[in-house]
Amino acid sequence: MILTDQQILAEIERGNIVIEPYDRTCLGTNSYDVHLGRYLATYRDAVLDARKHNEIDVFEIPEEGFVLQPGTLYLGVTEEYTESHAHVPFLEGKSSVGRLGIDIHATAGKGDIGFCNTWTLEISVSMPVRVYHLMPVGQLIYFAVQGDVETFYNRKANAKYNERTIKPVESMMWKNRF
Ligand SMILES: O=c1ccn([C@H]2C[C@H](O)[C@@H](COP(=O)(O)OP(=O)(O)OP(=O)(O)O)O2)c(=O)[nH]1
Repeated sequence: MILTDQQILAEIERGNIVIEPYDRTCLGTNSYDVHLGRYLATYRDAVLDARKHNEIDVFEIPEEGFVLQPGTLYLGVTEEYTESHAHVPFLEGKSSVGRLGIDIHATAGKGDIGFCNTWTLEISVSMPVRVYHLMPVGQLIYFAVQGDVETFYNRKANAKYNERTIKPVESMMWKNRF
């Protein structure tokens, strides 16, 4: 079950959902619109290695925007810091963003119950497109779950993306042993 606008509001009141900054006008019928944060990043090396720590270069989106190019993976970040303590949050693209040829994640944008952070975006584009800090970039939807949670993401010892940040975070796959 996906939470409706009324239910999202009720869960915000209860403290189960946190969205900062929050703007009532960003609440849709059953989603909340999130915005592109100030920073983008690209990987330093042209060839990534899934076993290694691939470093990124982080830069600010200038006032006049920044033109994303096809063939490059950009990491972005949501302006919004979010917490979800009882529902599974999903970060989805927006149709208007998709229609500009912008994908905001390479995988399903599934979050975990207990995830407390900004969201890193895995951005790729079909054609050059100029993007701006604070443009609407995605929407959060919240799923009700069945059953109790044993380990919330923010209490998971080996969770990779718990450290609070306003910048995109590179893949921490290197922490997996394989
Ligand atoms: O597009 C996304 C999708 C998820 N997340 C956040 C929310 C999620 O709770 C967390 C971890 O995601 P996931 O569990 O898919 O990543 P993992 O590689 O399995 O990391 P971990 O081992 O820490 O679970 O990353 C993002 O920032 N961006």
